[in-house]
Amino acid sequence: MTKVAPSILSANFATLKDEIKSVEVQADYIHVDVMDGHFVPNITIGPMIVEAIRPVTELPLDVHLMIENPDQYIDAFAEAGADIISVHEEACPHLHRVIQQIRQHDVKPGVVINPATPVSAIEPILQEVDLVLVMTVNPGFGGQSFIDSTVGKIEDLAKLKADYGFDYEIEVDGGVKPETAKTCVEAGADVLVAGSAVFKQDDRQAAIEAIRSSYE
Ligand SMILES: O=C(CO)[C@H](O)[C@H](O)COP(=O)(O)O
Ligand SMILES: [Fe+2]
Repeated sequence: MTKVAPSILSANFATLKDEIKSVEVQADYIHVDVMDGHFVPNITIGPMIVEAIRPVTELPLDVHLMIENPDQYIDAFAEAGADIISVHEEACPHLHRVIQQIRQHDVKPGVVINPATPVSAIEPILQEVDLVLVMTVNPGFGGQSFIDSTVGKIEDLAKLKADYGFDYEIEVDGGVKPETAKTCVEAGADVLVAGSAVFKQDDRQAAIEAIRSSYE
């Protein structure tokens, strides 16, 4: 069954615990967007917030690092309680080493590609990762429009997984809402990240239900 990972980027940070609780019953992961103001033009949260929300929920914390030099911060995010840590291919000249560093902490490693990065850039690492995150918007902000040209990469990753028996989940992130979720699922997505489509709605349960019912 396709998983849904609400992104707290669009939540109210003044009441973050309640925000997480409001999606807990229906969500599969809590998606945490970490931005440094360098790799992307926005600044969000660091390991202290991950540590603070760790006791709030038993759901896996799916930490999406949009930062330069992620190797310098992986230990801190792992110790803070991340269950999955994903790094951008574009930020990692030594991607294999960074993936190994994440796994050494018993944390699931993921690799992320921007809309302009081809699947071929990560093919050598596919057998090493537990998650491949396909950005369906340019990273940095919530509430952007889904970029249709990324869908072919979801299909390619699903085919590679089937052909070679790789073990990764395919996650999509950006502009996912009831109108776009079905396309992603049909292309082969296993995990749908949704920020504004969940946290900008008053009824969170209905919002997640609307995403799920668009493809079920
Ligand atoms: O990584 C991200 C942005 O860089 C977010 O996870 C993503 O944008 C979620 O927000 P929305 O669903 O509103 O597009
Ligand atoms: Fe994200």
